[in-house]
Amino acid sequence: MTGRLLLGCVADDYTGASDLANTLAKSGLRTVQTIGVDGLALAPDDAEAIVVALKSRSIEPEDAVRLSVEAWRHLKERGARQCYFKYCSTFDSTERGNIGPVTDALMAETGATMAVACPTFPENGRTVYQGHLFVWAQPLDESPLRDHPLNPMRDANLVRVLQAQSGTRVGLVPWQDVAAGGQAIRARLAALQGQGIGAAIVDAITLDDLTVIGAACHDHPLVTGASGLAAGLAANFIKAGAAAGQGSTDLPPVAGPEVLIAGSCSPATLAQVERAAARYPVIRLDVDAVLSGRDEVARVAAEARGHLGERPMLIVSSATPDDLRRVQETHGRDAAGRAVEQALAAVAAALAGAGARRFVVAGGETSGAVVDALGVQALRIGPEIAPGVPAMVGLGERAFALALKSGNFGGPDFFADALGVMP
Ligand SMILES: Nc1ncnc2c1ncn2[C@@H]1O[C@H](COP(=O)(O)OP(=O)(O)OP(=O)(O)O)[C@@H](O)[C@H]1O
Ligand SMILES: O=C(O)[C@@H](O)C(=O)CO
Repeated sequence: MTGRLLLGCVADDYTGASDLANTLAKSGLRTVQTIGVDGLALAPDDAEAIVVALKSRSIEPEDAVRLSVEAWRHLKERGARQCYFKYCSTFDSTERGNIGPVTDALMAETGATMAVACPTFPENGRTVYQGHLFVWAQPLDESPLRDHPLNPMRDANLVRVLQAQSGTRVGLVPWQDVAAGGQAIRARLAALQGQGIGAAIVDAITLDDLTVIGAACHDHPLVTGASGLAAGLAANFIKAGAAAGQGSTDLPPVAGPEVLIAGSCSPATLAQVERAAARYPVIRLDVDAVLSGRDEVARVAAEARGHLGERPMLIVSSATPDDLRRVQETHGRDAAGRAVEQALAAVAAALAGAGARRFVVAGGETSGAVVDALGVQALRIGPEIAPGVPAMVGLGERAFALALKSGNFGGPDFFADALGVMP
């Protein structure tokens, strides 16, 4: 089938997908986010960009490759002209991947001979200089990402990080080339290719840098990065007349009780939870109870039901780094994380069953679990709540209003901000 599809995107988590969809919609492309490939059936024929959200960031590399290639094949079949692989602006990876293995596989699928990799997201303080990723003023390995619950990032040198997980040789396009403009970037990429290098971390500090890099990649079958670089690709399509630049971020209104959920343990979310606790009732998931098999879901859902429809309530599992360490040492990092996500998701499903229709969720993995439990398959993209976070409404039978926030995103009043912007 061929439609209006220009950019086919594969994202390695759900909030990252929303972040990318937000950028593309703001940049003027008619954009839809689907949850896996099953949601593609709900994407309208006139979509110019589709972002397929996977949960492939911290799974086994073989599974991440299989899911990503499958997603891209579906997008290509719908007519996508260019492939975008979206990962985290803090380059979240496990020791074996999955940014490298998925990039290698998508290169083979798309026939790309050079994969540009650029996680820069200036509005959220992520910049890359001489291949080193900074989170605001801190190198990645000195930032809070050092203690991420699932993907602790202990090296800021992205050439080294990507090389350790890639079959392709990895090089660098330094900022001096980016500052010199598109021709210099293309010349450096050609020179790297001449040395047998197939993937390149590209430095970028500002939105202007990203625009220049995006323009230089207009004919690349595959581009990889966080959401920032994709704006340049949208601009290419609009400039070439392939897209009209008339995407809309209007959403239909969704009435119904509101539920706020925080499963992220990032400093930004911890501060947002503290601020929200002054406005909304807070219900804390007892993580030890969840992990010892007690029916914590029923307890939390019952308490939350008492507020449903009267006022939003905040359901929280988030813990400080010390508490998190204790739980993880006792129960194992992955097992604890999955159990907590599933418990929060089960509470969300129970509340949806009781009538809740508007959900704000903090944390990528947590959002993934909640969206799956709600049965949402595709999302229409609305106005921006904070950089990287749009308001959204589910397409299909149950039109939930949703805001899915990456752990570190949003201002101190994010939960109230989200409820104010959601339709
Ligand atoms: N108290 C807790 N003890 C152990 N694990 C927890 C606890 N609270 C949350 N978690 C787990 O920590 C992980 C947080 O990941 P999540 O992706 O939701 O947030 P994040 O990493 O901050 O966000 P992002 O990936 O968008 O940056 C989840 O697996 C969640 O279940
Ligand atoms: O790029 C980002 O930082 C986010 O979209 C994300 O993926 C965080 O999990």
